[in-house]
Amino acid sequence: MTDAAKKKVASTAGAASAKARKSAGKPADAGVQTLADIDAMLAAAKPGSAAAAVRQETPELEQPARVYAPEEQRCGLIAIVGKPNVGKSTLMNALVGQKVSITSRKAQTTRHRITGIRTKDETQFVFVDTPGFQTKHSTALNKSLNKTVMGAIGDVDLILFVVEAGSFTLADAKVLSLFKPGIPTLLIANKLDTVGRRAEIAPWLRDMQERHPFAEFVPMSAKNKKDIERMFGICAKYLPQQPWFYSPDELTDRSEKFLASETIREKLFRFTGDELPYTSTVVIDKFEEEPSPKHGRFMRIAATIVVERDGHKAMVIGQGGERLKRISTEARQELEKLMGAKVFLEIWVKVRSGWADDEARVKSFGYE
Ligand SMILES: Nc1nc2c(ncn2[C@@H]2O[C@H](COP(=O)(O)OP(=O)(O)OP(=O)(O)O)[C@@H](O)[C@H]2O)c(=O)[nH]1
Repeated sequence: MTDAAKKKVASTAGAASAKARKSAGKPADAGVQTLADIDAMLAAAKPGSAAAAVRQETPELEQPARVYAPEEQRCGLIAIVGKPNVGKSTLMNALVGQKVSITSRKAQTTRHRITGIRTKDETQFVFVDTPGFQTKHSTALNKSLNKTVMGAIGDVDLILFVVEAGSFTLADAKVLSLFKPGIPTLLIANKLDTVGRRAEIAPWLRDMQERHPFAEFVPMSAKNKKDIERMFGICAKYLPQQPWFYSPDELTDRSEKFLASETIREKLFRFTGDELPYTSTVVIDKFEEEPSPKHGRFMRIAATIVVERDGHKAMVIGQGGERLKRISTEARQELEKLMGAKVFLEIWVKVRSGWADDEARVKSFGYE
């Protein structure tokens, strides 16, 4: 797909999908899954259960590829929305089958609207991962993150509202209050593997049913392969019949340069843990492909990690540069796999105090 065509899709896809949704009406088999279904699912999802063991051992059957004519195709936009750290990016990467959105234990890792694409049989699922909705601070960065969330849920065919199974906080309620009526919304009760007592989930689900007219409840774990497979069947029926927006082998609409900065940011957060404030970012200064008969593909990348204080800079660099070296090595290895190239990566650390409060700077670092 050309860039111009992609832009066209971006501006018309939402409207087209909404129109198709209206004409298609409510999916025939939509509706709340019964609590008996949920009980069965919970039983099967329990770690160490017989069903869970079988699912690990059953090999996936290879399906011969079939070509679908445009009139047979189904395609739509699915927003993945929720408060920070509930597992939205983990879910999206699992659905896409490859990492297109970074994850970490640190809340507020995702900063941009990221599209992940998966084409399965006649259906193309276009997932939109969003930053966790910020309720605490009103910096320019947080305002920009929230704008991204609002943009993403404006005109989609389906919303996956992700919460942690068994929990519903004020921050979850704030996200839920943003949803426009009319867009089918599924309650994704994620991290089910961390719920020890299944009996606690049923009353919680009943309570959730009263909070919002969810189209379905999906208790699951984004880390469980079988739960992920089940998601495609659940989501497909909400997507309109219309030709695919992307070619079937495309996984994301984001550029390699963007993925490079996100990969470095992920390693930065992984290796600094809670010590480093989340207002640290990565800017790519150079992203060049050079001819290399030896390596096939050779990429030269230079990046700057931007932090707010001298103390943070020292923290990122670590004793004798040890930490920056680890960040750099891990990022390089992952990028080499992702791009199928030999990568030369150079990372610098700079202090720019107050950037997250400065709207112009937030924009200049690539936020909307
Ligand atoms: N046990 C368990 N952990 C999970 C599951 N899904 C996600 N996690 C973990 O939860 C943490 C947060 O996951 P992310 O995918 O980064 O969460 P997010 O909602 O995208 O976070 P933000 O970017 O802050 O909005 C990570 O440590 C994940 O490994 C799950 O199903 N089970």
